[in-house]
Amino acid sequence: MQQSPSILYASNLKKSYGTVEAIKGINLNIQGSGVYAILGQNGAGKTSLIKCALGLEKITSGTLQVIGSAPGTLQAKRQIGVILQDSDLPDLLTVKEQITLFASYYPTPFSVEKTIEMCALEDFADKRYKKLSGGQKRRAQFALAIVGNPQLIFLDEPTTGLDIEARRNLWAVIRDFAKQGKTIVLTTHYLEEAENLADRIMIMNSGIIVADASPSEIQKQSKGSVIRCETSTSYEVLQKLTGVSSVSISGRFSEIHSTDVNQSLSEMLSLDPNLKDLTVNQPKLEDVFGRLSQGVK
Ligand SMILES: Nc1ncnc2c1ncn2[C@@H]1O[C@H](COP(=O)(O)OP(=O)(O)OP(=O)(O)O)[C@@H](O)[C@H]1O
Repeated sequence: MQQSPSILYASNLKKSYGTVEAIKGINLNIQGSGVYAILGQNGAGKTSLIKCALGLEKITSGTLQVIGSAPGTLQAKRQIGVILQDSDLPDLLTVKEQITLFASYYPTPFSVEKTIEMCALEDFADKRYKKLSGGQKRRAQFALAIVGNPQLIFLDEPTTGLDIEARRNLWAVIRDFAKQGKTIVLTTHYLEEAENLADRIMIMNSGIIVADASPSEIQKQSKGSVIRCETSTSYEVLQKLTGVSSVSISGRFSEIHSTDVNQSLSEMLSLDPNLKDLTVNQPKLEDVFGRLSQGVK
């Protein structure tokens, strides 16, 4: 069977700024349409990856290709739309004027009217950019990212600072665009965003991809259970029990991740027969993210 061509391909990709190693050798192959989320905490290397893919930063070593072309070439640029975190747009132009201007950069753009309709901008298309709310600005930026009818869109933290309604509105527009056969690569700090939007989630930590799977696979990867209770047994002792892979203390509760819940619990009960408020649950994706981004696999 013929494989679909790579939209974003990286092999042993490294990027350093002086002595700071932002990306420490990642391998990545994004093929076909859909929404791909790169999830990670501050400084994980997400923006560096996007800037390298756009040709705004030079890679230090390894290979990086965007739709089969080197980053930053005209061929690549024509097939890419982008929202960066620090998008600086002319304040005095209206939304419609900005869309018209951006459309002129691309060989086969959507019409301005279609773009306004796809992004539901009708109510403020004739307003100057500086008069828009934060949520409206993000939607206008998204319109600028898609007006060129690109195959690939990079969205760097597209919903940071938006309230939940504005965030959900933008998610709906992003989903619709992916359904048209486009590829969207977005970075986010929000697990909920990745869970709601993405077909595939890549978790980045300290310049490395520590997990790469569908939201449900990431959940499956987290074997075992989370035991939560109030106990007098110390953190140090809990850590050493059979099956325990991590322990955290939250207020009066200890949270113990165990891959052998029966054995861990039996040891906990013999150490502290009075432990109370016990619950045992499957780990949430959030727990998995926390553990993986601390390097615990
Ligand atoms: N222009 C630069 N010069 C020097 N160091 C940089 C530069 N850009 C990023 N870094 C460093 O590279 C590392 C990765 O930063 P990057 O912005 O890629 O992370 P991020 O995952 O996007 O973080 P955030 O979620 O905060 O945006 C950090 O240690 C950061 O300080």
